[in-house]
Amino acid sequence: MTVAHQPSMWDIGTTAATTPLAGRVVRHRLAHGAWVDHLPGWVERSDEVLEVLLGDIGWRADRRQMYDREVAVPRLLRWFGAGEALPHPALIQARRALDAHYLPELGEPFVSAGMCLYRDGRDSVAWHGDRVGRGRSQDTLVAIVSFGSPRALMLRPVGGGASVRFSLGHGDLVVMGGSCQRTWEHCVPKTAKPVGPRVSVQFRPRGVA
Ligand SMILES: O=C(O)CCC(=O)C(=O)O
Ligand SMILES: [Fe+2]
Repeated sequence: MTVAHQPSMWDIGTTAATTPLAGRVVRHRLAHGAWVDHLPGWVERSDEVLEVLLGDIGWRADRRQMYDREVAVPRLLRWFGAGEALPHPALIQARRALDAHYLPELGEPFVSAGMCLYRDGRDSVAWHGDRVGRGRSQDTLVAIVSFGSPRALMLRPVGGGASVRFSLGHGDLVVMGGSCQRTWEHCVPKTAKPVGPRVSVQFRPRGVA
């Protein structure tokens, strides 16, 4: 006789899942109409998500022109366009939860998931705003879910001023909103600390990159 596996109470809470946003996510208002929402530990039991993301999901090394040389971009990239299946169900759940929470403000769904893999402390992203497309001229939202080793996300006003720092750890959520992509810049600086890999998943609406 074979005994079918019955779901038991021990199965509950064993897979990665987002936790509620409303009443928990904290909004930090920055100057010039920008804001950042922050919720540490938004995705629980994220280890399995990280494991999938660190696998063979089509990471590629990009190169870019720097003065007269072509150099490797210091991180690996994977872009999931609208309609492309995301590699872990928790990411689908995350996008759905972000849509439900931010729709009144954003007025449209998040459609793309850009991913960056920072292999160690030497990987980074330099100061920039997400200004390809509508982020250049319109307010928008970019939601980032972080997996793996904590790294700093720094923000500074365009044209100078004090910077702000958020620590992005395993399962943490940060949402940049308002005029953030136009009036502020952000970066993930290199660190000399011995850090393991970090994957960031950036959800953006149509036409923002
Ligand atoms: O890794 C992050 O959290 C930020 C990535 C980023 O700013 C970008 O890809 O535009
Ligand atoms: Fe960015």
